Amino acid sequence: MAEYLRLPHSLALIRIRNPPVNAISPAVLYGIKEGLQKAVSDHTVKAIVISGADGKFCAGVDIHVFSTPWSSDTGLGDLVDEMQRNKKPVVAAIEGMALGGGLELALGSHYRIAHVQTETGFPEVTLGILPGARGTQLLPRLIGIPAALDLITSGRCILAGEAFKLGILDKVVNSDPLEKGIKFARTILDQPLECRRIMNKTVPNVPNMDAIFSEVFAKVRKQYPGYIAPETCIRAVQASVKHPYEVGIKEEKELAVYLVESGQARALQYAFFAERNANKWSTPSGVSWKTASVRPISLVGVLGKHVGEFLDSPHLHMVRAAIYLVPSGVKFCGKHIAVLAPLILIQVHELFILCVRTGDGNFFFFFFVVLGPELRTYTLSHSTSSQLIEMENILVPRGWGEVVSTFLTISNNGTMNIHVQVLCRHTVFSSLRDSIYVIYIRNFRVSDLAGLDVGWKGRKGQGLTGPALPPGTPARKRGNIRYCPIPDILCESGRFGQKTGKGWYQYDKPLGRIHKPDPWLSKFLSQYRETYHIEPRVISQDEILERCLYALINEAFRILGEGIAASPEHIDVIYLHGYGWPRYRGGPMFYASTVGLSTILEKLQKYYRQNPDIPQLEPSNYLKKLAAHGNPPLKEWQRLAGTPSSKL
Ligand SMILES: CC/C=C\CC(=O)SCCNC(=O)CCNC(=O)[C@H](O)C(C)(C)COP(=O)(O)OP(=O)(O)OC[C@H]1O[C@@H](n2cnc3c(N)ncnc32)[C@H](O)[C@@H]1OP(=O)(O)O
Repeated sequence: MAEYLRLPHSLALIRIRNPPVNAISPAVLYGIKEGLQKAVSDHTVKAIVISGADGKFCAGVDIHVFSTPWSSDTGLGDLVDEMQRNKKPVVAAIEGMALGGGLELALGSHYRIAHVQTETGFPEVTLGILPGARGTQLLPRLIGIPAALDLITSGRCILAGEAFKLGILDKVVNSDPLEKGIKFARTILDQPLECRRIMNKTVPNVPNMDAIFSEVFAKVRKQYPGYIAPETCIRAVQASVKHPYEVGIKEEKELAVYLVESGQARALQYAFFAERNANKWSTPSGVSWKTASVRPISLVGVLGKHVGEFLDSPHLHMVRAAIYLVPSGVKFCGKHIAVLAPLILIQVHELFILCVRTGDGNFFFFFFVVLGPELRTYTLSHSTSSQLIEMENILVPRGWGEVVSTFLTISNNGTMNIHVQVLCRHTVFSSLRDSIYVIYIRNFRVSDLAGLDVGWKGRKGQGLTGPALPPGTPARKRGNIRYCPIPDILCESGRFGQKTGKGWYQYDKPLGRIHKPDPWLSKFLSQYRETYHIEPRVISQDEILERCLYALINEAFRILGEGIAASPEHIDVIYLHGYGWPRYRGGPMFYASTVGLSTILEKLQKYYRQNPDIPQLEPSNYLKKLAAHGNPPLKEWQRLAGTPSSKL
């Protein structure tokens, strides 16, 4: 809701109140409109101040409403225009944040005064939508095309100082902005408003406008491959240059509706809430992130292939900084490791692990990922104090590998043959319709980086290969289960990955980083097929997608059914942050809900019938139980299939 207060000195105050972040719900919108009408019809009111309760101006439209019919026409844009056209000056007194629709309310005001710590921005693009309540038409008029494009396509939030320099804010204050706003409003009661209405301005002209747009299109295509929102945002901004305001806002609306109704917007908004829910874990005994105790660190060690080189590298001081920052925030509760490593596996140049022992003898592992000149730190635990450490915290059982490594390894084992096929068909990759495949490709790069001999050693230890393998064991069977000996054969040929200069790929030199497909692998595969009388066949894109992904999704259902993961959202957050799963697909569980559980079940049944020696394709009981309900929404899964006894 929004409160209306009559203030002394001919002023009225409209205060948005909708905890926790004063998001714009239908009730809030109605409240602001009503307040505006009251102020307009009260002839004793000469100016209006708009603010937010509890130190927060407004975090934008309530994201929950994008899944309701209200989202296709919130009426916020009309309100923003009504504010601009208002004959009485409107002053936005901004504190905390003015994001998305909140910033649009501020742009609809004639003056904007903000506290120095205020954050402003248009984060809509990160939710798969665009600033559709006039944002794409007003911001370019106010600050020019290059700056508006930057803010709208990146979704980045900026502090008041930067917003002031860009021209978004009129004044930045160190004390209570409401007090200052009220004081200021008293000084502008009779000022003309025409020049304060952004809708009346023309977009500042720059000579190379076309080139600017072409460059930004190229930039976002490269930076956010597969995402539709960034390009659509650019189109909306382009409309502000091409058309007068009244036409531009119509185009903005059409583009906004297209995005709101897209599957990508649903996935990205799901991811927003999934991350927040996943962080609210608690153990069956009632321990949560908030109640877990902080443990002092007694020992720190660094493990990793390139540690020697690394310690000489310029990244060292950053590692030290990270170590220094860790102690105040490490939390460990009972038998649980509280957090999971978000490990992004894209163009990884160096990967090593920092091991920390706390005073009570427990260990935490921190993954450091070096991407070119940049060092990113991902942790298995949580540090509240660190700017350097980015993390999501998710509760997993002590054997956390169950959810992460084993998860992928198991699903890979079942589909290794198909992966190898895919790897050899790079042309197929470029035409594959979904970047989810990329995570499979990354597996090969990561295996090469980690060293193929690591897995080989493990398999030898398990008696799956090497001297412990009983004589006469068929090469492609272990018991009744299909086995893929290709990674073992690669190792037997000395192809240990990056360190030997060849593995799944060939590299410029041993320990080199420049990789390219190796014709050796294709030749080897032909011979392999001949040796084992495997009839070559064309594997369709659908089959590749279904066998790779559905095996993984099946495994996720097994983990859920066994109580190893707390919820489908936890699994999705792990995949989003740990494996570079494209965010616009929400995560494997969300993806499953969009495909339909009965479709996934049917396909798995089909592939399992065709390949009864691949247990990963056998549909899990949990999936079967859920599919019996049709395609229930993800939020209902645990209620419908029953909550298994928790392993957390
Ligand atoms: C016609 C279309 C026009 C406009 C479209 C829009 O305005 S779309 C919305 C644009 N705004 C955003 O994207 C802001 C999203 N929120 C945030 O970035 C952060 O939440 C924020 C506001 C910076 C606060 O961050 P903080 O770390 O302090 O808290 P947290 O993220 O945990 O959020 C606290 C709770 O608030 C809920 N929430 C935040 N923003 C919204 C929102 N816009 N709508 C609904 N709910 C929101 C968030 O889920 C948390 O709730 P909880 O129940 O605790 O999970």
